[in-house]
Amino acid sequence: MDGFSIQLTRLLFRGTVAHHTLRSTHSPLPAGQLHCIWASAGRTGNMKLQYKGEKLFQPVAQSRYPQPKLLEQRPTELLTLTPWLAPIVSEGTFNAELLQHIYQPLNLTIGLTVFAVGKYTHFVQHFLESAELFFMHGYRVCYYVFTDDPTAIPQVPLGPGRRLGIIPIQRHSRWEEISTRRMEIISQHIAKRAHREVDYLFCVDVDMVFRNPWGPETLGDLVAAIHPGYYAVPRQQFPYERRHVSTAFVADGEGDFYYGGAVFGGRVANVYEFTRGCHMAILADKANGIMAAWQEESHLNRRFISHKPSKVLSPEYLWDDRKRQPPSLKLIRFSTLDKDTSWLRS
Ligand SMILES: CC(=O)N[C@H]1[C@@H](OP(=O)(O)OP(=O)(O)OC[C@H]2O[C@@H](n3ccc(=O)[nH]c3=O)[C@H](O)[C@@H]2O)O[C@H](CO)[C@H](O)[C@@H]1O
Ligand SMILES: [Mn+2]
Repeated sequence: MDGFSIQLTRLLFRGTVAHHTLRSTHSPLPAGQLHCIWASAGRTGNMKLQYKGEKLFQPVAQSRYPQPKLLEQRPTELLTLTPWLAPIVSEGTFNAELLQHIYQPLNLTIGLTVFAVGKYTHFVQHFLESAELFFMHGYRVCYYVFTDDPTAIPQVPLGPGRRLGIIPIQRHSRWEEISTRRMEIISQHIAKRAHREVDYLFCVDVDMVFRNPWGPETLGDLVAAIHPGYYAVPRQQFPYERRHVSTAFVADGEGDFYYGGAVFGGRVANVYEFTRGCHMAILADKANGIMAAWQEESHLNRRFISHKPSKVLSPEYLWDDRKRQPPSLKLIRFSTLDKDTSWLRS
């Protein structure tokens, strides 16, 4: 957590603080401890969940360096490593069979959060059916569906070791608010429940389908996905929040890749820190009457500049059906459906 968030947290959650130590029951969280701190003051009861020994921030936010270019090498070959040495995952960079041998014995549980509020409940069936076919096949999976209308969530038959939790949430009238509130809701859900149930957690949009296998090659401490609309453009053209008054502000010479808000994940403790940090920044903007250019996606992008992802997924993992598949992307695994946005958000 950065100094700013700490200050903000102190401001927001002054009051009685109880300390609890939880032991992770899941093997891959390294043999350490998760520390939970509940602060009960304020409107929103809040909980701090932190892996002891983690580095809280990377002091690179203000540095200047050349933009990494995904298509830097040859037009049909993607970059495979970021300048901070995080792998960029795409077809051909890994051996699926080998990874299966490595990860299967770990007996991992992977969580997947998805929001279906208002008309977006229409997407759930197709989403879950495709996830059953392709998402972490052969692993234990917990789906968490957040919705304002639990009765609208269809019963989709699930494979062995796969469970579905439906979590009722409030409906907000503006779609921007629904999308943005995900950071807060996910962080609270991790603190309350998911940190006990899963080892890794991915958070994705619901207006999408899985089309090809999404496996353990995607697992990492903190995982981001490159947005399908901006993988081949100079960073100056990334649609970052450019107003200084916003906590999501990004200067012209800053930024690595433009990441999509529709896919992020990692170890559950890291996703907690990440979503909570974004939520704090969103709250600060709200206090100043600001909604960032691309809502929580702007905050996600701001945070990934100072808290670099340890693994980057190529646009194979966040594609868009409205685009033609370029020769550089060999296998589309997860893609946005062509949807009637004005009807959905009305
Ligand atoms: C590909 C990609 O990176 N997409 C991002 C993009 O637009 P999108 O156009 O993909 O946003 P969207 O309409 O899919 O909304 C994001 C998600 O919020 C949920 N939802 C939204 C509205 C609603 O009424 N009910 C509901 O359930 C639902 O899970 C949906 O998938 O920008 C959004 C922020 O503005 C998010 O960052 C999306 O992740
Ligand atoms: Mn979407």
